Amino acid sequence: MPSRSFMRSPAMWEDEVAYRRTLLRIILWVIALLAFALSLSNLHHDVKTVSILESCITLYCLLFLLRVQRTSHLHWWTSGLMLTVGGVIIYGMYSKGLYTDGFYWLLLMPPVNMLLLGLLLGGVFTFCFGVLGVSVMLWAQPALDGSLDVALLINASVSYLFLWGMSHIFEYKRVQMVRQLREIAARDPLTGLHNRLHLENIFGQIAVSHTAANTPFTLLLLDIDHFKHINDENGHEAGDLILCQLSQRMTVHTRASDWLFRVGGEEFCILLPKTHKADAIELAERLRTDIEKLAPTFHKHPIHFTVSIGLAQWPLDGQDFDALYRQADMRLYEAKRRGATRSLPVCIKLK
Ligand SMILES: Nc1nc2c(ncn2[C@@H]2O[C@H](COP(=O)(O)OP(=O)(O)OP(=O)(O)O)[C@@H](O)[C@H]2O)c(=O)[nH]1
Repeated sequence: MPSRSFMRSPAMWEDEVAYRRTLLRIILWVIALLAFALSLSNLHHDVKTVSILESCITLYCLLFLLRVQRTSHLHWWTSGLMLTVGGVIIYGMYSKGLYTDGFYWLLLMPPVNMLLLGLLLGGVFTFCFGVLGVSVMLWAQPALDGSLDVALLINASVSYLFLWGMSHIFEYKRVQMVRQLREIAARDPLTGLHNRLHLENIFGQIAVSHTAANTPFTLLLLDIDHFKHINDENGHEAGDLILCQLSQRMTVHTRASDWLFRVGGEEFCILLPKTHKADAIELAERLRTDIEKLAPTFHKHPIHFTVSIGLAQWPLDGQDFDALYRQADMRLYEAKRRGATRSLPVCIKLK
């Protein structure tokens, strides 16, 4: 169920995939060029098996590059690539063609896995290749008077663990920072409600889920009446207090699954999932009368304020965001106009 706390929106998920896709393309080009250069070098030095393997990696990367731009299963493709590259490195170490050099290449696993696959899957891959790498290194270790090279084992493990730790922290912090930035970008700092930027995004999600379920939802627009007057009479701070009080009352009167937005100076929007117009009108009326009774005090001086509300039901009043918003906006201004002509500041236009 959607909640008022910031949730991962499709746009955000898209960005994450786009980020990993770009990284993957860069890495693929680097691997392809490196593998090609190494393959030539190994061929020159007559290390034919490794050279053939490296040529295969080059070809694999080039084919992969063709696919990576379009695939919707990036995780699977990336996992396949990491398994292939890691497998080749481990094989190189095992066959002693890349005995110690292989471990240097294996050190690329923690950062690349974290960047491309994230903390969980990247962590699993890093762990598996780390254990495999150290085991193969010990297994394939050249005989040293029959004794184990403990220093080699410690150096390899510590450097691998160190890189893993650093990469983990980097990825963890990156994900946290992206979340925080998106949270800040999606929220109005004064009221804590979502802002206009987030509205269309959420509207898109709700429209998709309601199309699938074939249920309507309703959009409400609220505007504080004569807010400029309130500001002029009582000061900007009093105006801010009114904005916060209204947001708080909106929160009280709505469900956890409803979405609240501050879309402009004194304009607010509520998205009511799975709600018919009749129920939305009841809610609007409850909210309006509650607000009418409010009188927040500023410097011991009570301030009365009222709101006008316009609403529109999806898909009856509009099938896309612009159409529905326009309809609710027209009703809001009709409500304002009627309120003014009846010398009442508030009126909900009911269809
Ligand atoms: N205190 C405060 N005032 C704001 C904020 N954002 C916008 N405003 C003020 O809100 C007022 C909006 O004025 P108008 O657009 O004329 O709206 P109104 O006075 O409510 O008139 P009607 O909507 O026709 O009832 C302006 O004076 C803005 O300065 C804010 O964050 N805090």
